[in-house]
Amino acid sequence: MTGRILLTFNPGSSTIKLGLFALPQAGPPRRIGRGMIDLKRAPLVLHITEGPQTVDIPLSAAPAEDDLHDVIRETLDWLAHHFGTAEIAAAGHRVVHGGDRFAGPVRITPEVLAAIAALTPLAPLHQPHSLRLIRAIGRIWPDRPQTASFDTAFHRSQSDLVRRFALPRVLFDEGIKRYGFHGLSYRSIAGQLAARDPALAAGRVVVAHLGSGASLCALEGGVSRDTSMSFSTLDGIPMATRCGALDPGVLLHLLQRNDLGAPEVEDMLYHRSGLLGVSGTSGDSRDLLASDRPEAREALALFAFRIAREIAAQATTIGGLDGLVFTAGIGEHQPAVRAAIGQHLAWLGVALDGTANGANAFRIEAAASRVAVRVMATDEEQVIAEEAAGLLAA
Ligand SMILES: Nc1ncnc2c1ncn2[C@@H]1O[C@H](COP(=O)(O)OP(=O)(O)O)[C@@H](O)[C@H]1O
Ligand SMILES: CC(=O)OP(=O)(O)O
Ligand SMILES: [Mg+2]
Repeated sequence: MTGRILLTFNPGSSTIKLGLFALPQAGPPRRIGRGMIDLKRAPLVLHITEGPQTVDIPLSAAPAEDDLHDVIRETLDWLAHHFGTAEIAAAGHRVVHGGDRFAGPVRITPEVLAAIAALTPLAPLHQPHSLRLIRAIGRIWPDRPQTASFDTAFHRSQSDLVRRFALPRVLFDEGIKRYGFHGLSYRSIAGQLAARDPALAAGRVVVAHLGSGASLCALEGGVSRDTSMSFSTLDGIPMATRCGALDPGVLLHLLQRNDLGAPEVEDMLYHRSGLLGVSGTSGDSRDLLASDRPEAREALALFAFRIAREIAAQATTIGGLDGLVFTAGIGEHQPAVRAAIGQHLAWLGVALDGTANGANAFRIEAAASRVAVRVMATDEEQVIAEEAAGLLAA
């Protein structure tokens, strides 16, 4: 490897988050900057943050329906010009679904790319973005290595008992089972917790990743034993626009109605449900917390209740609860949501310190709490960078 900089790509449903990492001769990759492109806003802007400085670079390209080539070409051109072309060594990608095939990160080859593409029906919101990015970069920089880090890989430690649906056995063998997502985030939290609080990290911990997508994970000694998302990114707790767990009878009913086809039902469950669906106004927790409309309050109350109920379920898998960690946009920045969840879990011995919670402090449990409660910043890009650096060094 000749260059010094690694780019990471974390494609969300409407944004591309970029990470810029220096690759030192020894030791882990070190973040030197971050970037973000909001694909829903026109005209496109590449926001780059380096230390205290943020620059906005207007992009002239527009994202075509299924081709990000021009947007990525302009972005890479700017980065190469800014950092020096030879310095950018490789690209590491978050890929949401690795199915049964990928138990850890891999270098991308044509064969790996085909295997990732074959999993698209299982993650229709996320997988296509990764494929578009990988293909665009491959065309622009055919000689630079690219790697893939999978959300599902972290959950491969779960038992078949946890992964099985109560469906005919043949479906499990065909791959209809619980996979789980947000694995890079949970790996990031497990690693950080082991460094900051090793005694707690060795115990039974439920992590609440509450972003636009949201899920919970039960960790035992930092190893994933259960998680609330399962076969698809719809399962588990309600999210910004996704419904969370739903009686499959509702789905059958909707599909059998004459006015809705499968694409309309899919759009409803992924894009028009969750906080947005219940509030009728917004899927963004900031908007709902600022609103005094009863529907906004109801949406937030349902969100907190369903999370608390699922935390208790996750604790059952690991036989108790020593710690609860909140992370991602809402988990890191919304004290009111954490307080509401904590209240539902008082029977389990969860008690928050109002001042610490209000300050988004690391340690937010009250002195009398039987459960440690922590707020931690997840860093999926750091995990991508470390996994990529490991593959490049091999
Ligand atoms: N600084 C912040 N203060 C308050 N809420 C925030 C903040 N950042 C993000 N959020 C909330 O987090 C949610 C988005 O989470 P985030 O992790 O940024 O999403 P994504 O899954 O797109 O990465 C939104 O509901 C938003 O209101
Ligand atoms: C898996 C998933 O839902 O990811 P995100 O939260 O980034 O949408
Ligand atoms: Mg996210």
